[in-house]
Amino acid sequence: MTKSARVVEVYLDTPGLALDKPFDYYVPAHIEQTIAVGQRVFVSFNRQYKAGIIWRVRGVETLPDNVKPILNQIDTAPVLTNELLVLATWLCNRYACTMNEAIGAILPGAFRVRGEAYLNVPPTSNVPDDVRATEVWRVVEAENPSMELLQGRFGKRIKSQLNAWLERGYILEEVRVKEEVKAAQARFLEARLDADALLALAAQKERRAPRQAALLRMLAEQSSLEWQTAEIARTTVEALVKDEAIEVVVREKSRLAWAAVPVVDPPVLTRWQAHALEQIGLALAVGSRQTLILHGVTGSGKTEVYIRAIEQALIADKGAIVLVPEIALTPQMVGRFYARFGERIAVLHSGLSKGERRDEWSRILRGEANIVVGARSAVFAPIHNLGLLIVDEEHEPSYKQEEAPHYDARDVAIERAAAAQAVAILGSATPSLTALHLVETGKAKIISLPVRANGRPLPQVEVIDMREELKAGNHSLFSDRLAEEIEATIAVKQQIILFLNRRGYAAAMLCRACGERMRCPHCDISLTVHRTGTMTTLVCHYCGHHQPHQPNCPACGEPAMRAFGMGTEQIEDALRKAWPKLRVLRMDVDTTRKKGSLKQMVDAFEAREADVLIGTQMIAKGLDFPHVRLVGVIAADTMLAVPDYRAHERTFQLLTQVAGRAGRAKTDGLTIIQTYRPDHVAVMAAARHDFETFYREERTGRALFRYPPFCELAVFVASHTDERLARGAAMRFERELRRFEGDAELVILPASPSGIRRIEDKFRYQVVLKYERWDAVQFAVVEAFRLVKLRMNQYGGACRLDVNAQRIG
Ligand SMILES: Nc1ncnc2c1ncn2[C@@H]1O[C@H](COP(=O)(O)OP(=O)(O)OP(=O)(O)O)[C@@H](O)[C@H]1O
Ligand SMILES: [Zn+2]
Ligand SMILES: [Zn+2]
Repeated sequence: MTKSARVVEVYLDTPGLALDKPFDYYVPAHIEQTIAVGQRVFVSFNRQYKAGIIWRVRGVETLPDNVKPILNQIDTAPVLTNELLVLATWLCNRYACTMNEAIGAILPGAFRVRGEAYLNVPPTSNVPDDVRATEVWRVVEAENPSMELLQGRFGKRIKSQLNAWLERGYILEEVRVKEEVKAAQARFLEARLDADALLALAAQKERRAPRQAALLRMLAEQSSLEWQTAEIARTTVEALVKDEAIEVVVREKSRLAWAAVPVVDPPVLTRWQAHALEQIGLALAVGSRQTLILHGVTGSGKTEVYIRAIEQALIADKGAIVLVPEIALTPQMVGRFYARFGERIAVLHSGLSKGERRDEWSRILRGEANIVVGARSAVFAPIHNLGLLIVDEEHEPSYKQEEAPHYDARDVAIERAAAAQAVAILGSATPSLTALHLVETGKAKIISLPVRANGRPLPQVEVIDMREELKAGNHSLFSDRLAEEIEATIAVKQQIILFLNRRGYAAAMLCRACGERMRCPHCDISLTVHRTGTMTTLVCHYCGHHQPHQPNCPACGEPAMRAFGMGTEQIEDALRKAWPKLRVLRMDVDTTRKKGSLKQMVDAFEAREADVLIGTQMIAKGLDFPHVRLVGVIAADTMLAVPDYRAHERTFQLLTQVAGRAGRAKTDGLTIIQTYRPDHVAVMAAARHDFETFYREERTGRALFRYPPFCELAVFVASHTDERLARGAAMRFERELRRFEGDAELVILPASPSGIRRIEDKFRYQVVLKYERWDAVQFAVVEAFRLVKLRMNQYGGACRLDVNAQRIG
């Protein structure tokens, strides 16, 4: 068969390196008019039905014989915009991922569907009587069943018979979506007359039909409203439809509904805020490749700056994306945006159901929402005509995705802004060294908000040397000063935040007699101690393994097991014992697992239903509680001890951020940092709000030992249950790259066990690469990676490559 036709290139929704390329299919005549790039379609591949995305459409003179047709369209309108398709290509290059991984990161899961074949009988066909007489035929004719259903009823072997029937044209198959999350729909009442005409008609009807008149007046105000049949009677609607004053329209609507937030008057900007906005306004006006770092101290009113900047973008008919850490997506932050922009806001975060995400995404695609507030993946929201991309709390590690594609939402934001001629703003009270490096190298401009918006001072910070406490005989978790201030704060009816960056009751269970440490049987890591009531459990934070605690040591038999290294549960325990009347909330991974629990806790603390909030790093992100007077850092040292080149930066940031939760409204704030290393620069600088000193010192160290931002890291990890295979793969990767060392300024650290050598019974070996520019080494690295990965997959192991890695191991 040859004829001129249109061919589409389709990326299949299937993992695997071998399928990481587009495949050709031709477009059957009946859908030629509606086919477009960015739509999903079903095709057949290796005798299976696969969903895929149309990547390109091209015309061909003659159609090669082996090209198969598109089986069915899933969408009539594209789900991916052109801009996002370009961004997907960029992701593949920047993070060495497959197109399938890139699209998987961009498109919400609800849009990923499986196809299923349904069978039916064509209107006319020459079917022999013996076929017609079979039970299978009768089922096909009566039920239009799926292939799967028939196999369930008649056994797997029925398939070959059905295939024969298909081939002879006795029956037809049609591929449809299996288990689709459908768009939610609702009925809307829409005006067909202009407001004046509606009001005139309402006046006429006032006496005879007051309900109709009321509805007309409502529609004069908002021209369209959702029809709640409980409130507006069918007869009322029918009468007005007959008058041709209104119509009933079925449209998609979002399942997600935010409670109405009272509209607040915008505050008068401070001098600094006004200046920052001027700078942003200039950048927006120029509208090309602009990155701004907004360095504003805690409580300086960055959110207000974002809101006004978005208003400016909207005036220019442009949309905006605001990324915030997951925790900040509570009604606090979203509420502030919602109060100003109402329904033009779409929200995207992991707490939404699949359907809700789908609805929000569709609202953005349709242009109903042109402002998106969301977590990391919202950086891919399909906003048309993007003007502004804001990354709040830019220093947060959660902007980097740990799974493939290992993208960094900050990089994506900058890239997307550049491509869309938009402005990227990275905001933080403690900008990352990476962000400041952009400023130093001329790639970004910095804007400062050096004072709090309400004129309050930054909290006073005291550092308590816990070694002195011990010497003085205080063995409690709270220093005398902290205990004193807890009481003083309660006395003035203010609130307290206690911060410790370790969840659970204790970090480890050790035997005091022989030194035995309780370890996970599947991972090379200590088991964490958890306690509920009097029950003590040992839990692995990596694989979830848990076992009851035994008082006797499994090695020496002595009843000498003891918990070491306190966690948040222990703080809660000690606090309740010391001050039984205090109302305490604990916020960490363990208490916020249930959907909505995080939001509940933030709300409860904001409503002053608790006196103390104990928490991990979760609580140090952009929360604004006006009544917190005291912040206590139980141990700054837990963060310094982490074996990571970013440990000091992270400590400084967390201390500064958590200290910044104190004294945000009327009363002066106080922060007490307990530590065994009071002279550490990260602790001292945070205590003095001395960003410059910390930055200067940390920068010097990074430059000296050549760590980011003075180079970039890529981490290759091979994992397998057989340690030799994992080590072998890492060594092979290293060997492959040694050839390129030197000519591309590539530094290769030798293959070695990862920070945790074994997780879930899989051994992990890594190779760390250092280089200046990814594009200079990309080709060699990706070639080596694909080669080793393909081999490793054959052996049942896995390989990953984290480009621009934020952590080693
Ligand atoms: N111009 C202003 N005048 C008075 N109050 C303001 C002004 N701008 C913002 N605020 C208030 O100041 C408080 C702090 O603002 P916001 O939460 O935006 O700070 P932030 O810079 O994001 O701080 P953090 O980095 O600590 O999260 C909020 O309660 C906000 O309502
Ligand atoms: Zn022992
Ligand atoms: Zn484990």
